[in-house]
Amino acid sequence: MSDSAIKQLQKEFPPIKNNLILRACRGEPLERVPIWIMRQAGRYLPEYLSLRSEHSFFDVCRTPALCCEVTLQPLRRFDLDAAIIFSDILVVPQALGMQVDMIAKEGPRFAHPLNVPADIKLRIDRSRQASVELKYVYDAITLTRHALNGQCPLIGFSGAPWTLMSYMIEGKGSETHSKAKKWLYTYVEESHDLLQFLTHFIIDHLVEQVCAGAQLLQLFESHCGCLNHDLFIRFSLPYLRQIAKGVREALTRRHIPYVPLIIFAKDAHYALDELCSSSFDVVGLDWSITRKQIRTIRDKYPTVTLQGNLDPCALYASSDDLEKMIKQMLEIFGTKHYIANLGHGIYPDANIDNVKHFIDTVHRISSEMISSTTLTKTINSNK
Ligand SMILES: Cc1c2[nH]c(c1CCC(=O)O)Cc1[nH]c(c(CCC(=O)O)c1C)Cc1[nH]c(c(CCC(=O)O)c1C)Cc1[nH]c(c(C)c1CCC(=O)O)C2
Repeated sequence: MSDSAIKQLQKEFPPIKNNLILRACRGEPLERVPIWIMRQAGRYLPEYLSLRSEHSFFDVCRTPALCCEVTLQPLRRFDLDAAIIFSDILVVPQALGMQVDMIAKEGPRFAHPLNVPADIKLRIDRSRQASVELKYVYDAITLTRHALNGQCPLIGFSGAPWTLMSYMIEGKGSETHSKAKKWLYTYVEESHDLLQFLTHFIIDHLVEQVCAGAQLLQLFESHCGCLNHDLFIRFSLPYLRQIAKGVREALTRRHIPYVPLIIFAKDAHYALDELCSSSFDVVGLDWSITRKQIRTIRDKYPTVTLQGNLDPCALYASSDDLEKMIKQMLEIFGTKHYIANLGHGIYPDANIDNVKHFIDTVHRISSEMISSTTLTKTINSNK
């Protein structure tokens, strides 16, 4: 598609039919709680596996028509309240010049990870621009926003600086992230320099996604489990805050209406206060966050929308047990300022019937809860 054809398309997005999730971010009264599922497009769907048998993972990411198809697959099966563009957090290191391959049954693998700071010059091309290198992501977003035909909002996303830096050093998934953490203790200045550079690139990547049609953004800081409070405060939080501020300012500069920002900092149970006071509209909670912690932050930060946090493994339970867990979850989070989701990405062997049951049950129970409170309020006001 030519640039002018894409610009034209962006102006003519179909009107939105279901904006529940956008209203939940603003804390507006709703008729039911919105729900989407992290990794909702993925290997638990036979139609995804069938498409993947013909195309490599990053070929799908780089082909807008395939991205669009895969993004829509879960929406054809389930009554979801948001779509998330099919892509990956590792398209950013690729855009900067690093070679990343997706190895079957293993996960992502960097051909030449960063060992020492001198490698940065060799492996990373600082002149690269998101708008050029990741144009395929933005084209996929514009195409998908049209194909959705207003069914629900489309989420764009990026990995956060620390998570990307740790992948670039480890070169693959890691239990301890000790190679990447070694940088934080031995190459402090160079670590900050890399994190700062990634921050600017990520801001551009997120803003471009909004220009292309993304209606919400989620930032994944997936590797907080290997940090402690001190390291998080020094090497993650300042950059998360810069991204929230930077995206907001860039959108204002370009006269583009603001979109809500979600932060999902996995395993950052030690920093919930900092996350809730960092000017993100939504704080995603992983499945390890306790009911007590949820109640505390819900009461302390009433204007922050919370997202989460059913254990992805709960989808292995019987449908009766699943229903009990959903009820409990809704009772703790409440129905306002809340987006239901899993507490991490769905697993490839998830039971599809239970996925449907999860989504439908959140909708049913939450709408019962909302109509019974409305009824009680009406009765009280008529007394
Ligand atoms: C750490 C991370 C990555 N990618 C992502 C994260 C952050 C979330 C998290 O904490 O899990 C984010 C991501 N990855 C993918 C999406 C697509 C959108 C969606 O949520 O549906 C999103 C939002 C597709 C994907 N990304 C990947 C798959 C499966 C790959 C395949 O089809 O073979 C999908 C659907 C591959 C991937 N990509 C990554 C890993 C570690 C893996 C392999 C792990 C695994 O096997 O599940 C990096």
